[in-house]
Amino acid sequence: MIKIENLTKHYHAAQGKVEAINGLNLEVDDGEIFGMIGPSGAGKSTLIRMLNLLEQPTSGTININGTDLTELSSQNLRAARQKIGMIFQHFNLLSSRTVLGNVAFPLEIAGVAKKERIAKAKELIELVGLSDRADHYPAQLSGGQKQRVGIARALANDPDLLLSDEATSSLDPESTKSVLELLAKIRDEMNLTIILITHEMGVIKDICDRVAVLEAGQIIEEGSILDIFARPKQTLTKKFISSVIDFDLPERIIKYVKAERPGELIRISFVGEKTHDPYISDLVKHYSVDANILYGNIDEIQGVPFGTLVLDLEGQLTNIEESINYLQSQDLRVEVLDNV
Ligand SMILES: Nc1ncnc2c1ncn2[C@@H]1O[C@H](COP(=O)(O)OP(=O)(O)OP(=O)(O)O)[C@@H](O)[C@H]1O
Repeated sequence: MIKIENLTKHYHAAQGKVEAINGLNLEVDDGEIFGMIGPSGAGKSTLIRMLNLLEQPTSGTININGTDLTELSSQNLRAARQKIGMIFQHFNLLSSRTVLGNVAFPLEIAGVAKKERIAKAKELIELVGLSDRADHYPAQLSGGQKQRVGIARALANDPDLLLSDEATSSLDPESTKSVLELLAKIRDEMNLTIILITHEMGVIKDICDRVAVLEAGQIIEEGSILDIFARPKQTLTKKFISSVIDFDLPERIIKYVKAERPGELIRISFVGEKTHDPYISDLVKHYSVDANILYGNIDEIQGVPFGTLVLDLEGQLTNIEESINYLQSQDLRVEVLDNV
């Protein structure tokens, strides 16, 4: 388990003090894929670089499997770092070495004998699907293939933790998808923990179990993917979500919300099995209201259906209120749309 407590990082730049990370607390479970998302300057790179002490914290602790990295001697820190792999946006491969040479490099540093390190590197190259490219140089590879080499290299010392610093940000959508699938496969097969930072909510939606939203060096919201997508609280979180799921109401609905009308307009958000529940017919049957569906969409998050529905409820005011209470009691997120 990874436990970060009261972590801060302040830089002293020419323009004055920069508070990049401000008293951040976080726990990540073993085997989790944990995403951190935030706008530019939120502190994502600073945070991930502190997780293997590439960047020294100003204060706070970083505890990995019971060891506080900030307390380690430089020799012990070197050993601890071998158990933390890292992949980068621009791959950071050695251009003068082949794929095999790049993947074997960390083993060479760790003092592993040549025969052994070649065998291990070949095994990893096969795992990332590049066996036919082992003798190629980075310049002969596509971006997606380079990142696969980066992943194989990061796994060379059998890490417990893999840090991903915007690893798919310079890849096209197809390569992004296949790299994310590879990361998910590695997590499943090797049971390692992955912490990734990104500014793309699509990445979070596709592979993360949990996510933290970072703003101005602090976590402003955190939770499981489904929870965050179904019940985002912060404006910034909603903004990120709307980049992958279209929550915007069509113009005709907005006009209708603003118009004089007899009933109440509500938007329901639902997740998972709730998509199958007959709650609309329940409304009509038990609360004597008419429910007209004006708009709806259903998406899927990691195989779980997720959607919203805009209903126009008409009937007596008390019946409408009771029906809204009923929907809320069904664990659905219900918003009354009197202002959009
Ligand atoms: N070496 C440094 N010296 C001074 N200030 C720094 C340094 N590195 C980062 N910062 C500042 O710390 C803050 C957080 O930067 P950081 O790069 O961690 O953000 P980020 O969320 O990764 O942004 P981006 O998505 O643009 O990479 C920013 O205000 C940045 O200017």
